[in-house]
Amino acid sequence: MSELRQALAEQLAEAVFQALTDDLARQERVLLVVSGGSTPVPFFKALAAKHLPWKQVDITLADERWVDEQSRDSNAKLVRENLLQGAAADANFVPLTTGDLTPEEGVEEVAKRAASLPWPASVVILGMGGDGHTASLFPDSPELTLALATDELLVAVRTPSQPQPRITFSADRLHQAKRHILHITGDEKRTVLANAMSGDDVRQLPIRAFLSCPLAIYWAP
Ligand SMILES: O=C1O[C@H](COP(=O)(O)O)[C@@H](O)[C@H](O)[C@H]1O
Repeated sequence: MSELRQALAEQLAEAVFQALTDDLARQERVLLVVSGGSTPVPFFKALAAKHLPWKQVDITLADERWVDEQSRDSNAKLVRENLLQGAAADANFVPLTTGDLTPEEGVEEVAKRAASLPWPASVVILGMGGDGHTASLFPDSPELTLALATDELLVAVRTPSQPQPRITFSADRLHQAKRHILHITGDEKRTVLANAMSGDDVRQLPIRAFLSCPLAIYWAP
């Protein structure tokens, strides 16, 4: 882990800590939506070390692969092992999978679970892939149009470029958050983001759906 990426993770953790603390001064519970993938691990560790009233914090994911929670591809496993540690284990984590075989079968149950969270989210932290996807809004997904347009909470997606089916919060639900942050690292993602900023076809680079939220960008080389 480079020093710059570590510093970025710590600055992001401080910003999220401040946002949750500010909201907790006005409301009983707060919701934090995080992303999976490899980028957020140092951020999760830095946030877990913050002195928050964790019992008042709900945490869920922007998206999830439809895999067993023990799978190394599970975003829930990543959150449990890196964020829900120490005092932060008192947070209420709401995962996005069920025991159903497919996300199409499980999406309704997950939506019921997610509906009980204290929306709007205080903060949504998005990641981004090299193809411009964010959450599980992929350029090559047949369900992209639905996920960008629906006012349902969640959408089951099957994407040719991805090995597993997935479930994702809809763009509408993510848009409703009070604050939006994009956490990315590396020159390749900086170039993808620059391309996204110089055009407007959301289907080509789905991160474009969040550029005017407004979106705070946390980037390090
Ligand atoms: O598939 C996913 O990838 C993106 C980015 O992941 P990274 O490994 O490049 O950091 C992530 O935002 C998303 O939640 C995850 O499901």
